[in-house]
Amino acid sequence: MGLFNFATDVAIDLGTANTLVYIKGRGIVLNEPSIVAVHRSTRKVIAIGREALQMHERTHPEIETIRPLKDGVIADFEVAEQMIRGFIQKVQRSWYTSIRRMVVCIPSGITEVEKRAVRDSAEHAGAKRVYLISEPMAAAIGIGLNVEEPVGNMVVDIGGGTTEIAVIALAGIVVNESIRIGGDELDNAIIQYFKRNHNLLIGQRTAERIKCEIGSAVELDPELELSVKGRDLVSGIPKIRTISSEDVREALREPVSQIAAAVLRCLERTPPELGADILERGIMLTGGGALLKGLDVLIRNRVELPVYVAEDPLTAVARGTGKVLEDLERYERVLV
Ligand SMILES: Nc1ncnc2c1ncn2[C@@H]1O[C@H](COP(=O)(O)OP(=O)(O)OP(=O)(O)O)[C@@H](O)[C@H]1O
Repeated sequence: MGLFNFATDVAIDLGTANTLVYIKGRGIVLNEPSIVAVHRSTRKVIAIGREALQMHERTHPEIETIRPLKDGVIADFEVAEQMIRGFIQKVQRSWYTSIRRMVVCIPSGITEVEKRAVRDSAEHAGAKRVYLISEPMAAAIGIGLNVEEPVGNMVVDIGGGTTEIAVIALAGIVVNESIRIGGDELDNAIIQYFKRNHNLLIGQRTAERIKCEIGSAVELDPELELSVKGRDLVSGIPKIRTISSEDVREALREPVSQIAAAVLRCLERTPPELGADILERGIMLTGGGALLKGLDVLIRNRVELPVYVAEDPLTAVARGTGKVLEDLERYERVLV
């Protein structure tokens, strides 16, 4: 950056769970939860990202925490804009830097109205030009697939709000499936299961921790245990309970099976030549959900094709969006 050039180019992976910011020439400079804490009566922003997450669920009468994205799309425009602006301010080297170009990724299944909302939010947050790229395309580029080849690649991106499945060839998405089931849904399934079967009420963050630490899609050897704090629904008081990975797997069975079914549906709609490529190359899993233990094994058993978990699945989309930002001319064809 020259001394008199204060314009930067930015790429954003605006996710339901996490937002990552990439700055041209610097790489990923921010990775924080997509959450904002506001003052209940004045609506003034008190904290964003990690700091706001600390306040989440620790109910305070004057503070409200908001996750502005739901199911991969913007649910609260005003808060989403403030979050984008706040994150960018955090990583800018000086307050007078302006944003020239911004690449933002979006779920492949979103409507025109939802696309418009992302564009508007990015513009209001200060971007002069906004480019959109679909998440599975960004993920594919991020994990190093050559998306321009005349060869089929299948990417399954399991995020917080959505699972996006796409077959990519010749810089385009040939077939895609997008379901509004992702990590959040798995957390909810855990909460419901323990409420129904064990009279135990657990919070959202505890459910997520259970999923990440002992959650699985297939049998584990050895099976795991975790002690968690929750409220006993019979006595009404807080309790510490030890829960098993078998129970958690049972809780996750339904949503996990829906993810596998969506992969199968996408394969069924894939043209035969591209299907043959996928048979050879396998299916790549990315997004935080790809880290669920044994999910690759479960999908492999269901579809009878090789399935791999991408390296560093939580940053794949941001890395891909960043690569596109670094070379917008080359990647023009992959933009929405
Ligand atoms: N080890 C793990 N096991 C299972 N799930 C995990 C693990 N680590 C992270 N996750 C889940 O991954 C999800 C976040 O993934 P990611 O950051 O890719 O989503 P996102 O991009 O914010 O969401 P979306 O793409 O839907 O907008 C969360 O639901 C989180 O709980």
